[in-house]
Amino acid sequence: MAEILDGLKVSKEIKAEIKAEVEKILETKRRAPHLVAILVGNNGASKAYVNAKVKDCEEVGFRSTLVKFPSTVSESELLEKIDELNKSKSVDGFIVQLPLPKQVDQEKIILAIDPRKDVDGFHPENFGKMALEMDTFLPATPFGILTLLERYNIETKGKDCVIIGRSKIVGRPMSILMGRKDFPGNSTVTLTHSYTKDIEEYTKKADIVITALGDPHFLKGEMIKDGAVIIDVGITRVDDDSPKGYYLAGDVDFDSCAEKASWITPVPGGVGPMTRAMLMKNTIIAYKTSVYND
Ligand SMILES: Nc1nc(=O)c2c([nH]1)NC[C@@H]1CN(c3ccc(C(=O)N[C@@H](CCC(=O)O)C(=O)O)cc3)C=[N+]21
Repeated sequence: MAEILDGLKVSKEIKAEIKAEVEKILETKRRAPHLVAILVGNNGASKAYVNAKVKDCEEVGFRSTLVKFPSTVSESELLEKIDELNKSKSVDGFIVQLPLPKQVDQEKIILAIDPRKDVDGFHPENFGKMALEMDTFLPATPFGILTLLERYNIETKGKDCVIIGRSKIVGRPMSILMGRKDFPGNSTVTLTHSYTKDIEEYTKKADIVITALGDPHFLKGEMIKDGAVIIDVGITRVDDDSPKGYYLAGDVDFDSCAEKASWITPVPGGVGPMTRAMLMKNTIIAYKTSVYND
């Protein structure tokens, strides 16, 4: 029976550490770290995540600003706002919540963000630095997973790690990070995706499986090895008869996998809260490296 990798608990510890650091900073500096989130449109899940991020900022003592645009926003309006945030001496970091409406070129938006304020770690300059093991902002979800593995002392060195899903913000960076030379890395990584012939052939042999495909209950107990470490990044709203009208489903079939795994993340309460805690971490890093905070 697996033990739980309690992301909610660890995220609270990390936020408490950041809060203490902010209090210390404010003994000598005039202003607190400031994170800005840009939210486009009215998607329920996006709104919920961004509101949670604003709440996290309050908790750790950051200043936060939420900038909202209607889903009809033009690309140039967004680029103008990004330019303003890039130049602002009082903004340490900002994120543009994804996905964006189809009239907006996501790539153009990400390229416009000053890499020094790119606390999501999505800009190609930061992605490249990540791949080259240079100091930079790590994307929050992969950073959260690494931190969770680190805090639970899960050995990754020499392990076979299988990642399912090659998204730009989770699967692909995760595949690079798990193979890096620093801890927790040094795994032998296989990145599987929709064209992989037989995913089960890989997951059955893996010491660590990281699922990030967005397919509820995809990974079943019969697809994993005894003692495997299972990390579930998936979080899909599935309609049901509950008061909320939906429940949150991971990519992992929790009950059958928990019977065989050594460690497993729950959904909710696993990777999600860790993602948010690492955004706070990146923001304080941005603040500390900014020249505008004396
Ligand atoms: N520019 C950008 N940066 C992102 O980091 C980003 C994004 N766009 N677009 C969407 C995804 C998704 N994402 C999540 C963050 C926290 C939870 C989270 O806190 N989940 C809670 C449950 C939350 C709930 O109750 O709905 C949990 O798993 O326990 C989930 C998902 C960040 N993303």
